[in-house]
Amino acid sequence: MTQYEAAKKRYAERGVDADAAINTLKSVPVSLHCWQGDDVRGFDGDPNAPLTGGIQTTGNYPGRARTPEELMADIDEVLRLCPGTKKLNLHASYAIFTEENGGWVDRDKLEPKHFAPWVKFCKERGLGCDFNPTYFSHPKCDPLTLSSPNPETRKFWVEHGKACIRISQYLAEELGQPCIMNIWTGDGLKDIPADRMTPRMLYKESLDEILSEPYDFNLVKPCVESKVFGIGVEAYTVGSAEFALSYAAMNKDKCIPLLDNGHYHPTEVVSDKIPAMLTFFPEIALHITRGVRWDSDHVVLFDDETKEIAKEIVRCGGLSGRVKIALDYFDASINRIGAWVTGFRNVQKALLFALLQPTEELTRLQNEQDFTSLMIRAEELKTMPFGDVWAEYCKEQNVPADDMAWLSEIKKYENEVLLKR
Ligand SMILES: C[C@H](O)[C@H](O)[C@@H](O)C(=O)CO
Ligand SMILES: [Mn+2]
Repeated sequence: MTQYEAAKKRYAERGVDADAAINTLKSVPVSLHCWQGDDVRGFDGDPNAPLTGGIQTTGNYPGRARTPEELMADIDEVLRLCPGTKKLNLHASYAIFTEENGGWVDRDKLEPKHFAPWVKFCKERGLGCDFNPTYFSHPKCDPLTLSSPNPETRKFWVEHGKACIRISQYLAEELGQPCIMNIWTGDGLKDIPADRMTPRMLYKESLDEILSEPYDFNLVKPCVESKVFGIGVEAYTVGSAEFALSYAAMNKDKCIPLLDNGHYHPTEVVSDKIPAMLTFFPEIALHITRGVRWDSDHVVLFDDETKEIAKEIVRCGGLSGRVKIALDYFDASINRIGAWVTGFRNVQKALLFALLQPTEELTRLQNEQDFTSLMIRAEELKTMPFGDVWAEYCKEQNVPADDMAWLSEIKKYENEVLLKR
């Protein structure tokens, strides 16, 4: 009997079908964020300018991707080492300007043609593509964008949002998969505001204008992502949790809420928010990250909250497409490909772990108020031979199961490619 067969038998004894878990996981799309490869710098401005808008990368590990070609090569390396169905997640700042497409344009003038090379890249690899307008690291952040008191600033950023809707529609049509288009702005203030309401009214008005751009809601899924605070904007965030949730609730036919688990007070957990939100919203979107004390965007680990998030996605029927899963972290202090792959594989692990739970049985125990059995059964699952099922999944997906194996591959890539940049 192979190790997998033995593991499968043990899971079967607890009412869990390991083959079925593997089969389900294979087709769940998880969106891979392009911005881990270049420290969120993009290609549309000064690559050495500091990141602004309340987010921050720290570290200076060698090998950052500096061109579309380098970023694509690095993404290929990541795709090769990760199991599962992947989508690419692009920011507008990753537009590719060439002589043939007319060269550089500002963000309000972006067009689908500026993303044609990415469409080619995705088509060749069978990937879908998600998209994000980029409301940070730009001279027209005054520092506010969609909530600025300056009508010209707002107009510029509204036009950017509309351009991104058109690009998202193009990506979805070209790639034959819905495009999740996430709107996040870091708009906020460092110190106590005199007026907390007007910027929110303006942000609402700007969102209404952006979403008045025609699109097919089956193909383009605009999201609104909230945040609690950012660096330099500690006292007030315009797009707070209540703001984003209310906006999405009032516009259910046009957009969906996005929860980033780095964007809440440290004792709040997104795992508990998932069932609450799915009670009301047909669809929600997630940014899976790891905050250390704040929204530090550390690499996702196979830790308790990642497992709880995955359990809630699975238990609440989120894998039917109701929960759109994306990653959002960026670490510049370690090998960036190692960071990317670790986080992606850990989300896959967490989903597989969740699919290997005897959910019906545990729910029965809860409903019968047999909380002793519920606790003991749930604890036992933690030491089941999960690693053998994970290894089988990786084998079927043709990627290394053993972390040591892919670690040596990325070290080789580091020596041969990254250190030569
Ligand atoms: C680059 C992303 O859009 C960004 O990380 C955003 O999603 C966020 O979470 C900001 O804190
Ligand atoms: Mn996010």
